[in-house]
Amino acid sequence: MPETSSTPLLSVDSVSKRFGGLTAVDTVSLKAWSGQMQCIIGPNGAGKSTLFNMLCGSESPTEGTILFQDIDITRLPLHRIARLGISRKFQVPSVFDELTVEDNLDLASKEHGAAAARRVDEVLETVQLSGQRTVKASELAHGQKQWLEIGIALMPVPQLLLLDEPTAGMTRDETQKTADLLKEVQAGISTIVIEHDMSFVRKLNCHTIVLHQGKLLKEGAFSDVEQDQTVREVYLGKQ
Ligand SMILES: Nc1ncnc2c1ncn2[C@@H]1O[C@H](COP(=O)(O)OP(=O)(O)OP(=O)(O)O)[C@@H](O)[C@H]1O
Repeated sequence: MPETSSTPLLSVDSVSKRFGGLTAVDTVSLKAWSGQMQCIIGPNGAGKSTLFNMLCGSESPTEGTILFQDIDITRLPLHRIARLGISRKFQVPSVFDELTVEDNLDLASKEHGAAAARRVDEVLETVQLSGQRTVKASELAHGQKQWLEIGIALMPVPQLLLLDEPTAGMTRDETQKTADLLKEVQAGISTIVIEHDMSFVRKLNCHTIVLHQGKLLKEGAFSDVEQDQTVREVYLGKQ
């Protein structure tokens, strides 16, 4: 696994989540480093969103431990985890349609006054929406709305960015632009992306984790994962 420092930013150790008799996530372990991007893929119901829910604190694991910057966040509430530097973009857009692009970003700021305004400018640049800053979110194209969502997740300057299907519903051009954008964003932070679109995962070409029935089936470089016979049988072969 690519590594930019010896201590992982995130360390997930044998985490499980059970809902009654169903084990949605089954003893999954993974690590994330600053400057690293990784993808989580897997068929519907594989446990991807449940794993994200545990990382951001909207659900607690039944078993296992999650360390973020050496702090045990396993049972911390959502807002405490967010304050520590984990930001998530959900699958369904949750921008305020009636507000402008810049006001949507400003609302997500941790700062006030000039510092907030500076951060809004930086993020507008990153997600390439500077030209749309005074446009109402409702008037954005679908792809631009998704980039605004990414911008909102970036506003608090997270160290770990969790993106749930960032290219859902995008055109091919928008998907390409999202891959370019994420590669730039990745520089200072750690990014984990849940994605169904294999052409997008191929573009990101990063460390990839395959979940299947709650278990970690395979992990490694996307090119290796893609060639793996078991992965092809349970997932890629069906694409
Ligand atoms: N709150 C819940 N209560 C009961 N079962 C749940 C709950 N949340 C998820 N599950 C079940 O856990 C399993 C894993 O679901 P999860 O949404 O994590 O999968 P996923 O890989 O994200 O799927 P998709 O790609 O369709 O989003 C599924 O069988 C799902 O029905």
